[in-house]
Amino acid sequence: MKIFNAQQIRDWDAYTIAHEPVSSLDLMERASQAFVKWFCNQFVQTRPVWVFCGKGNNGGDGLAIARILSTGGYDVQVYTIDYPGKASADYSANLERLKSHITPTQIAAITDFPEVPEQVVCIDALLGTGLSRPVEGLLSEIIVKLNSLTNKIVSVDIASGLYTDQSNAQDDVIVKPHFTVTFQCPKLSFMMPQNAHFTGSWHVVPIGLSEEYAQQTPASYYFTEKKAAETRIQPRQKFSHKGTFGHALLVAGSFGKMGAAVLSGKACLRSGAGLLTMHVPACGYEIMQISLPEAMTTVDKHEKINTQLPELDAYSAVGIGPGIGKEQPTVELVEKLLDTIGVPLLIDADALNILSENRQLLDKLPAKTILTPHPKEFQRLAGDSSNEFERLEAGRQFAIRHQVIICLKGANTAVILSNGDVHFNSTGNAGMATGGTGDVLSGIITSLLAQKYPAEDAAILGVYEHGLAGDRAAARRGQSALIASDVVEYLGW
Ligand SMILES: NC(=O)C1=CN([C@@H]2O[C@H](COP(=O)(O)OP(=O)(O)OC[C@H]3O[C@@H](n4cnc5c(N)ncnc54)[C@H](OP(=O)(O)O)[C@@H]3O)[C@@H](O)[C@H]2O)[C@@H](O)CC1
Ligand SMILES: Nc1ncnc2c1ncn2[C@@H]1O[C@H](COP(=O)(O)OP(=O)(O)O)[C@@H](O)[C@H]1O
Ligand SMILES: [K+]
Repeated sequence: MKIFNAQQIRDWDAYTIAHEPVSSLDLMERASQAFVKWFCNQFVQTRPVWVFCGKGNNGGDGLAIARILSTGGYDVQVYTIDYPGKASADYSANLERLKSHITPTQIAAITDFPEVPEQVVCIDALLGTGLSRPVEGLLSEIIVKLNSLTNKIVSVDIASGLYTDQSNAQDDVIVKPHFTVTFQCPKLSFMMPQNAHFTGSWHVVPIGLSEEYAQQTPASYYFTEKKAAETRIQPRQKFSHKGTFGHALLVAGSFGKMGAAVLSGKACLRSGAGLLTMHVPACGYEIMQISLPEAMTTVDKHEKINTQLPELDAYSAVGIGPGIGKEQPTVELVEKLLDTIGVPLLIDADALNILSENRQLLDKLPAKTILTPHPKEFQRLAGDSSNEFERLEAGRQFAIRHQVIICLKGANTAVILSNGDVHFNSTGNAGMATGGTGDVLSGIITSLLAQKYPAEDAAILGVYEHGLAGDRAAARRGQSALIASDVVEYLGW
């Protein structure tokens, strides 16, 4: 699914109005009905509903939502806010329509703000994607009041005060909803960890905006849901054999960190590679043979760390990093690998830190190499950013400059392609914030590369399946009990 920016959303709206054709008032009605459908599934009819409306189209939605809920049997009150600025035409039309159902109460000063009983669900329809400047004055006082309540708050389209596609300043006043019900596509700002408090649990509801516009309009940001991930899966053919699915090499582990090698090796095997060889330090030989009977093992001459690059001819993809440490001989191994490799490559963990500390190596990265940094590793690679929009932009610039693919890990991992396009992942949960889950991801992606998946597909699909396995594991065991081995166990496609 494409993630459009605020201007594109306005254009999408206008395109739909012109081409369907549909009046903008009817489109607002459709959006409001879609919101109400979600709302009625979430909150029973006995919950009183108070709707707080601004004067733009977001406020217009609020008025229509109030009318539809009231017609549907909910006890609804409407508060309109008296602040400078002109009301939109569709707001005014909906205000007229509302009057035969509900008499709105105007808030002209913060002292007019009502006492809100505990049971009331508040709907935030103050400002939407038309936000053009920080919220001030009475509107900001209203938002502060709303945020001080313990009531459930549901934002219409986007929390009032939150920008759609740029960073807010730290002291901006923004609604902190429990839920956001957003129209047609997720918004870029929902992907940023800095905005977690300003989205709550967010849900996309379709409002029938033009399919044609969505298809023909280029976007830089995407949200990878089930369908987008699964269309990348290459089905296994009946007469295939293990040679069909490639031979992966994982260079991993060091003394005390052989677990990282085991986890990534297991994940690699569970992700469909035909054959797997683990290259590990001598101390890891028995560990590998016992833990991973399906894998072959080559041992380094060094007891505790990897120092020797195995002959690469036999392999269809290489993954390096989990648990390898940053000793000088390992740095030399990484350099030699970059100098000689002719097959797809994944770089993770300490191998990324080696790149950060030996920056001349960055110029040797083969095109379409996949890098899987967590935010700290990314910061070492690309430097500081003052907010997460800047960090994402730094990721895009890095990916374009070095022609690599970056999986910037976290909730909604951002897979940044070498053309700068970003695919945010939809799966995964906070149970995965535990040691070793990143090693599992490296194994999965290396496996897909070995099977000759295009690097873009390997990254996007690998990240999706990793998160999905984490979600299955969390559903069975709960998030706190989840460990990285569970993610491997619940891989399944
Ligand atoms: N396309 C869709 O998917 C559909 C969208 N729909 C709905 O429309 C919403 C977008 O509507 P919208 O453009 O009218 O924006 P919204 O935020 O309500 O108000 C903008 C007004 O507020 C003003 N303003 C801006 N910042 C301000 C501030 N800090 N403090 C005070 N005022 C401020 C701004 O003024 P200006 O910048 O022009 O000076 C302008 O007058 C969208 O979120 C969704 O709910 C559906 O109805 C149908 C389908
Ligand atoms: N809150 C979260 N929601 C979803 N996924 C998460 C969350 N926290 C971590 N993850 C995922 O878990 C993995 C952690 O990787 P990493 O930090 O490299 O762990 P390690 O180095 O211990 O293996 C990443 O794939 C990341 O996307
Ligand atoms: K809103």
